[in-house]
Amino acid sequence: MGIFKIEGGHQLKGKIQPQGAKNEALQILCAVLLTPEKVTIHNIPDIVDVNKLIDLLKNLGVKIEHINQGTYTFQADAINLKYLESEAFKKDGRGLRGSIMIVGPLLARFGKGYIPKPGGDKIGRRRLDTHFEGFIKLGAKFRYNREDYFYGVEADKLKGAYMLLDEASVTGTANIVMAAVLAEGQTTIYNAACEPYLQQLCNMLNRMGAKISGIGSNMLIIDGVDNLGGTSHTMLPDMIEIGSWIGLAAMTKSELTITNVSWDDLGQIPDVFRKLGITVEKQGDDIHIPAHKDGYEIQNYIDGSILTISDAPWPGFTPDLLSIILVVATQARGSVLIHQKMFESRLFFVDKLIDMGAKIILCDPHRAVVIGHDFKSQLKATTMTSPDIRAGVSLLIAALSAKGTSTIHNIEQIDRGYENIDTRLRAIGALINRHKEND
Ligand SMILES: CC(=O)N[C@H]1[C@@H](OP(=O)(O)OP(=O)(O)OC[C@H]2O[C@@H](n3ccc(=O)[nH]c3=O)[C@H](O)[C@@H]2O)O[C@H](CO)[C@@H](O)[C@@H]1O
Ligand SMILES: C=C(OP(=O)(O)O)C(=O)O
Repeated sequence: MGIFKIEGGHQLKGKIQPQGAKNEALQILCAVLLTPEKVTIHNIPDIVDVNKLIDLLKNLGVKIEHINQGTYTFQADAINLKYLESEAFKKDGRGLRGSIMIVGPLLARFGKGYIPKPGGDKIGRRRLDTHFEGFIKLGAKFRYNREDYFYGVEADKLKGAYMLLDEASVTGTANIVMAAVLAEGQTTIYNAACEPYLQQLCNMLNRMGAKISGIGSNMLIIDGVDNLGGTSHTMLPDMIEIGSWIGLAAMTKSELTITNVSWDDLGQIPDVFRKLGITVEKQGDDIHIPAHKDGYEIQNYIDGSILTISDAPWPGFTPDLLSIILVVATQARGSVLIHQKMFESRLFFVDKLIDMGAKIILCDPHRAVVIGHDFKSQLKATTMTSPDIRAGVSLLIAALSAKGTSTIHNIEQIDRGYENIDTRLRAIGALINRHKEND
């Protein structure tokens, strides 16, 4: 277990390049199971969750070559299905959320897909019904072992079908798409999630020979094909990291340039930060955040009512940035209601921010009102534990803006999703150091 020690209250300056997108990487890596041919993937982030999935693929028999930083080749031409029944798989599969997406490709190509209840952030109920209802619609037989939380689907040959998903689940849509591309006939997925992660996945599958239309919308139409071939793919920059760095710049009054952000794939993200009064400048494909010397002022609605920032499936605002928005609002001029609609345990970290001096009223598990300090009162350093990836980074941003030296425990949570975060932050002037728990 590791900790970060952070001396806050210093301005940062410089350029920061976002890593490849974590949630896209988890989908794309699972898709290599759909073909016996070689797939080359670039811009893979070097983060704990992705490395766990790469190890799991290796244990499944995928041949993996590390070409250079961020680039790997994968070849799934000799899959070891026995591994799926081993104790080792039960442990590896539980290690992250993204592992759930091996089920669709395995079911489509080998007629069976198994998974223990996957891990990931403990941020509320994270059910898997959408995934398995989709597979059942495609003709799979489903079984669930309640004793050890083990899911399984089997089918001789999947058959295309019409389905209306009960919710626009991100990993659920990816999983069903990866099953449907090799099913017989046509599949229609209505109420599909359409995050850039999914658009990237569908475009990659089409390059492999799949026939998917409606990409980017909530209705995907998939004409099944007999087999898929190799391809190469480059991950988009991580939009959640980009949002994190926008928040970091504003909260520490720093001038930062976030490079090569792929503006066209950021959806509402820049505008939501602008609603907090933050200047987000487009410079080519970079984002420039000037130093907010005079702070930033939250906008009201046209009728004068208080701003609400809430999450929604894409093209709505991603739930993964609400914790960052919340922490940045603690130093804004004005008030905002943060409404986390999707997850019921993602706002509890505000207790720590309140300890640090932030003015926040947690109304219920889903809603918090933040009354900004307008930098008239600095947050105070403290000792805290990172409960999940995004709350962890939000606490880290709070610590970088706070007076004094803070300690963050359980930084493995942050390492799940952010590549070499301490080294990269030091390069723009942050005073942050990694230690072992008992140092
Ligand atoms: C590995 C990965 O890609 N993880 C992301 C993925 O998780 P994941 O795919 O697990 O999340 P889902 O999209 O399935 O659902 C997330 C939560 O939102 C709820 N829900 C979902 C859709 C909906 O229309 N209404 C609704 O209330 C679900 O009940 C669930 O509690 O998507 C989440 C939602 O963007 C992100 O927070 C996670 O970072
Ligand atoms: C919730 C997240 O991740 P996971 O789904 O992997 O737990 C996240 O990336 O914010």
